[in-house]
Amino acid sequence: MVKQTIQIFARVKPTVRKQPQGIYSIDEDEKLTPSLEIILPRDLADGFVNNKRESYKFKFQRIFDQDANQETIFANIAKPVAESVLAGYNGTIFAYGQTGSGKTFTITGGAERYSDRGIIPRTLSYIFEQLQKDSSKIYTTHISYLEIYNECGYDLLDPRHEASSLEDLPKVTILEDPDQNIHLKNLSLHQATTEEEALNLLFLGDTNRMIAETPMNQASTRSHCIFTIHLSSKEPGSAAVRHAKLHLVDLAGSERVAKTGVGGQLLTEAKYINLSLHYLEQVIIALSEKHRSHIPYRNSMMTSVLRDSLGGNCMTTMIATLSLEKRNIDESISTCRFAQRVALIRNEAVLNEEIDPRLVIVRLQKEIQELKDELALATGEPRTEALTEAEVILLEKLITSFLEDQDPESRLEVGADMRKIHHCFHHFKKLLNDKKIHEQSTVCSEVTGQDCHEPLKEEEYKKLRDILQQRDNEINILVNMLKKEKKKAQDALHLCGMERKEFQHAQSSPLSPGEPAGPGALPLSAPSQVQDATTLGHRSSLLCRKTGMREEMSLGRQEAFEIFKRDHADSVTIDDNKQILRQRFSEAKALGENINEARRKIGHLKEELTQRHLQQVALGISENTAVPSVPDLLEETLRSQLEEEKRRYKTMFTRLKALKVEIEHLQLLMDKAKVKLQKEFEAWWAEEASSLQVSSPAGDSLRHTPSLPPRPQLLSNKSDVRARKILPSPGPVLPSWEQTSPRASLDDSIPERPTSTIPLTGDSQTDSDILAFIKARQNVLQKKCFQ
Ligand SMILES: Nc1ncnc2c1ncn2[C@@H]1O[C@H](COP(=O)(O)OP(=O)(O)OP(=O)(O)O)[C@@H](O)[C@H]1O
Repeated sequence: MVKQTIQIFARVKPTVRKQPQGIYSIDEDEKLTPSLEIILPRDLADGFVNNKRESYKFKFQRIFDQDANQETIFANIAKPVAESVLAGYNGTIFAYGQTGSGKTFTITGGAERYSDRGIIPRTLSYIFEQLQKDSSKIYTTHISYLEIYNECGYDLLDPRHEASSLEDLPKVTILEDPDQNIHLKNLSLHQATTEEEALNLLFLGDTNRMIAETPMNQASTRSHCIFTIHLSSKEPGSAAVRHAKLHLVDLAGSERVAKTGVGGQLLTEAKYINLSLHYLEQVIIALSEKHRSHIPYRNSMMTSVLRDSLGGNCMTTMIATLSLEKRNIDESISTCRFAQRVALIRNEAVLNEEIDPRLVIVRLQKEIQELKDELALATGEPRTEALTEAEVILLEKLITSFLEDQDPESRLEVGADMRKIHHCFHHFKKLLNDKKIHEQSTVCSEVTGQDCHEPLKEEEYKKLRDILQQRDNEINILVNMLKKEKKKAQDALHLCGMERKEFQHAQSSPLSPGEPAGPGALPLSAPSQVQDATTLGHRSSLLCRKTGMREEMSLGRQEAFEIFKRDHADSVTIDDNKQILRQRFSEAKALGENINEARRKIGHLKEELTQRHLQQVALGISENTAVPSVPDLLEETLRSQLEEEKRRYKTMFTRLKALKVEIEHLQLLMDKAKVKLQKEFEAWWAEEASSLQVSSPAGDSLRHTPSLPPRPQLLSNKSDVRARKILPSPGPVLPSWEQTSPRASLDDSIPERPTSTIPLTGDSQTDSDILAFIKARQNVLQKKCFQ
């Protein structure tokens, strides 16, 4: 607890005109408590003030003369209060003085200069700065802004302020709880997480105050305003929360009605203002008098709201604002007298710490439940609904810790809930049974030999062993299958992809390698190459599947296929397409390069333009001229070049896209043609093979020595497997089918050759292929000869 009297400070407002010398003096050194002496001019001493004293001396904690700036006021008055608020104590700063003496200027600040910011914005800034620095606590800040006008409270942060007149707004009313704590109904609390948010609220409140202001109702003069910062702090993990409030109060003008000489509405207001200030004075007098048991807080709204600040749990500071001009002397003396009484009030500030209400609620809920359970048990009406999952988990945890507790005196407290008691018994039973089974099995495993036969377990082991064996077999089968499939796929890809090799090569990159891909979805950029390659592999295997071609083609059959393909009518189309495809690929490649070049140029031009622009701006700044009115020719040239380059880029890009579509289409056509070709070949091959078998009985094929075409000549060296391929004839060369006129070459093309020239491999499948091919070729040539 901090016991402290209300701190009083005086601030003298600067005067416009040069003040006549000697109207007041400040003595800073008077035994460390400065005093303000107001010297009454002779004419005034005879008139208003009846005791005819010539000077009045008032003591203050500190007196700020006319030259004191806002920062000095904040640092000396508000900062210490803000610090105690951060520590968890309530604080109040209120400005008291006659109209125009500088209350609003001191509390809120002047509107003209940033340096004129008053206590509220500076305190907000300070508090939020401190909150940011302190990471040991979790802070929450709320703001409220109350206006008391004609004894009625209004919420200055009520959004309806803009649309409604003051009278139509809901009034803030005072509620008092049994502990005599004051609660304000209809006063909104707004959370502010940053200084900016809090300042916005201050601005909103001040604007609302101004909106309500009319020439007849100069709000700042005739109303009291209380800006409150509510600060809560909590250490992480702790249930204790500290609450502190800082009231920053701008009171209405304190001048007397008699002097103001007002009537009508203004008189009513003045009465109210005076009345509330009068009650404030009464409270202060009561508080300053010893042995006064009743303090009349309830007489006015303002004293009710500021109850804690005056003689309660708060560190309070008053600023007496003085306008020490000749005509204001009596009001200034009155303000100072008020301050002297205030200085006698002793406050007792305590840390406002409480347990988080949410935790209190949880505790109370638990207590209620326990009482309900007890009641149900006592009245014989136990609860029947099933325990929740969370309850069961909690209960089992309790049981575990109870069982693990070595203390024989320990108790298992589950409350008066029969459901929980039953659950405990079930759980114990289960644990006991589990233990028995475990002990049995341990004994069995310890006893060796045949004493303990468990047929069920033996069976289970056997079953498991079988399953294991089965799984092993399955794995082996699958591995073998995988190996086979892999080999097949590789071979198929190799064979079927042979034809594509050149396309793949051409397709590899229309953009030169290492070049960055074009912007957007460049049709032939790197990712699409990868995709194309995958598509190609997929297509190849598809091709093989569609033709039904044996994926493992013997060399002889390959040779036959090559010749068949060359002679096929569609080969021209395929060749043509191949040609076109090659052209398109090279066109795409060139386009890709050009696109990249255009991109580089665009980037370059943009750079140049920025540079040029910066140069121009720098030139403008150095010559202190606005942006030059004459257009910059170089900049314009660069701009038109950039536009041109962009157009070119776009055209090329569109063409590249179209090319991709065309290429894909051509590839599809070729695939189709190939499927057809291979199918026809397969049919022809099968036909030839069957006719061969008709002429040479089965099983005799290897010994069969048909008259065979001499060309192409085949190597007979069986030992050299790699040499087992068709080579051009070293002797008199047989022209290819298309080069040779059938008739002219008839004799040459089907000469009788000894069988020894046929290279047989020993593999029945391959050899039958070779023989079938030779026979087929012979037939074809013979047919051609007779045409
Ligand atoms: N210390 C100061 N330095 C400069 N200007 C000041 C100072 N104090 C007050 N003023 C100026 O004097 C004028 C009146 O001040 P202010 O409105 O703060 O008085 P007030 O006591 O709040 O009056 P009211 O009771 O009508 O609200 C304002 O224009 C304000 O800018």
